Amino acid sequence: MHRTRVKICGLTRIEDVHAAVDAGADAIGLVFYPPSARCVTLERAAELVAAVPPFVSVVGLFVNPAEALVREVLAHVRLHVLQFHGDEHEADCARFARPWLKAARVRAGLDLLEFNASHAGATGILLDAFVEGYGGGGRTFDWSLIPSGLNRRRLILSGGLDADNVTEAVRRVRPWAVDVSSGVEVEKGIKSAEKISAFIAGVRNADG
Ligand SMILES: O=C(O)c1ccccc1N[C@@H]1O[C@H](COP(=O)(O)O)[C@@H](O)[C@H]1O
Repeated sequence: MHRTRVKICGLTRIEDVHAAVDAGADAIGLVFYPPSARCVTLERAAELVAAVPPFVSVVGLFVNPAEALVREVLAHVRLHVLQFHGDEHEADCARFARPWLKAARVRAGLDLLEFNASHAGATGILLDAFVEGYGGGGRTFDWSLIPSGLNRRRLILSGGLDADNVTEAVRRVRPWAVDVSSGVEVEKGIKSAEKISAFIAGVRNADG
């Protein structure tokens, strides 16, 4: 039985870090994209990371960042993995000596096999719905656009997932992991412990 990994993204409060790890999250995500309402300062990020226990990964999310921004964050915040959610090329993502994920903003016409091949150095490809403003919009996409030839061990499904749809999503797509932000929130950047628990229960339901 495959245990689908779970990342809870866009945390801004210590109590939400506790809620995510207590519910069984494998990873938490911190947003370093200033236009996002979920963006955290370096100081807040370091406080949140200090609340993360062993064997839970911390992922830093960036959108078309200047190299200096990523280096500054890495100098202050213990990130295990980088997530690039903009229009970055492989070389932009690969220069920080950290495992990295590349988000594909999925819509009809995007060749996901070609996208995957052009980011071969990524640890994983994260599929999100195409939205204006790059992501975190709580919008699903048509999961039938995911080609069967895409290696499921590299696949992280996101985009509008919540406790109501994640069981069906995992059953249909069989990704390695799922990632959620809006679907476990009461407002942007403010998570709900109940929604996080219900979300992870929904994932486990699909795992069987
Ligand atoms: O969370 C954000 O504010 C954000 C900003 C810019 C790019 C991506 C962002 N979040 C990521 O978007 C996907 C989908 O999120 P949602 O569950 O639909 O809200 C997820 O990977 C977030 O980490």
